[in-house]
Amino acid sequence: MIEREFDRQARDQALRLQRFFLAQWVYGITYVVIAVTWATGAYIGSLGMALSHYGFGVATQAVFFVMFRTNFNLRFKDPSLTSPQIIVALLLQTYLLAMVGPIRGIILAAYCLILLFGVFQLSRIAYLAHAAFALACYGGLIILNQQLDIYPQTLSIALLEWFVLACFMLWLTILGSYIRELGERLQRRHSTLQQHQQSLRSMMDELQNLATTDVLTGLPNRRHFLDEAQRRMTLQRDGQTLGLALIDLDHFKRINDLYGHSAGDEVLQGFARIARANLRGEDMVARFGGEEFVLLLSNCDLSSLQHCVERIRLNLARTSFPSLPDEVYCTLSAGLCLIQPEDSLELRISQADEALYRAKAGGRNCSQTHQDAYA
Ligand SMILES: Nc1nc2c(ncn2[C@@H]2O[C@H](COP(=O)(O)OP(=O)(O)OP(=O)(O)O)[C@@H](O)[C@H]2O)c(=O)[nH]1
Repeated sequence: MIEREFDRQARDQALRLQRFFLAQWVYGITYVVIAVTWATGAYIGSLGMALSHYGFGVATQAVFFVMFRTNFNLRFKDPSLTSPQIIVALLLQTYLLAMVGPIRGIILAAYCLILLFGVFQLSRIAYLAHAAFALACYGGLIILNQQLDIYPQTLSIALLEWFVLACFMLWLTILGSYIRELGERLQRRHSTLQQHQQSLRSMMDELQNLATTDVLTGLPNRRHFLDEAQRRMTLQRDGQTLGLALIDLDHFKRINDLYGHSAGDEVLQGFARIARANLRGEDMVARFGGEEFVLLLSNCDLSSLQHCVERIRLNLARTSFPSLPDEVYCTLSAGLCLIQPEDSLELRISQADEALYRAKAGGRNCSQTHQDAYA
């Protein structure tokens, strides 16, 4: 669990770094633009100012890089540091705009490019706040330019540029909302699909359970027993034997007739409980049908099989059931035999059945072993 969480965190960090490197491409292109504007004389500042763009750019990005590499970013509410990265980029962009007088209009579009990075990460309100911040930056620059006369500008043109920028931002906001809604819809669909998958899986489990379990006693049913016995026989090694016991509750019809069907049910459940309590984890008890049960003991010789069945017989004979009068006890009869690897399961079951018949005929409340089991 912790490992999975660790993997997820590493994956998220890798994704954040990837996004960071993508942003570095924008910085790289900006550096080229600065060099070209300087070389062509469009840059109105000094060489030192031109170089300061590179200085600020590299320094701020180095800080972000170190934060991502040292996992320092994980201490923040938004570990992607989307907002600080966008704000730094907007400020650097405004500084650049202040210095590229004649081509300011073209470079203005970079505000939108920067804000694109927040489309998926920021909430609608936060996104609008960042767009407003960008407009405020450029508005501030217009006012500053007007006051200090850094570069000759026609106020009406500057305001028109600001207005066009605001329109682009609005368009970007609408696009951002649309993309975000698409993402959310996709996410919702994905989680609905996951829920469907989960309920389908649990329905399949339930179906599997229903198909293999007897509802009344919670024991495996006849079909499951036969499959499981067959499977265990294929795993049997030479010389190993499985113990098979067919068990039938004595005069069970009388219990039903005298004390009611629910009393009979209680006895069946009681037998299941006793049998389970007297078996090892690797042994199996199943309801074979009606008041008939079957035991399959792993790696077991005749004497262990007889002892085990005897233990269960005595336990049942001593158990009093709330639905039955105090002096009424239930007994069982059993037919036993051993299964060897090459045996036919069907034949062994019929031999156990034949031994069970003898136990019933011999007075009940006892077990008989098929003579082949002694061979
Ligand atoms: N309460 C209850 N009775 C069941 C259930 N399944 C089968 N029975 C009853 O078990 C009884 C089995 O009766 P019989 O086959 O005549 O056997 P018996 O009365 O145990 O007699 P012997 O086997 O000869 O000792 C029938 O009355 C069935 O109705 C069940 O799930 N619940």
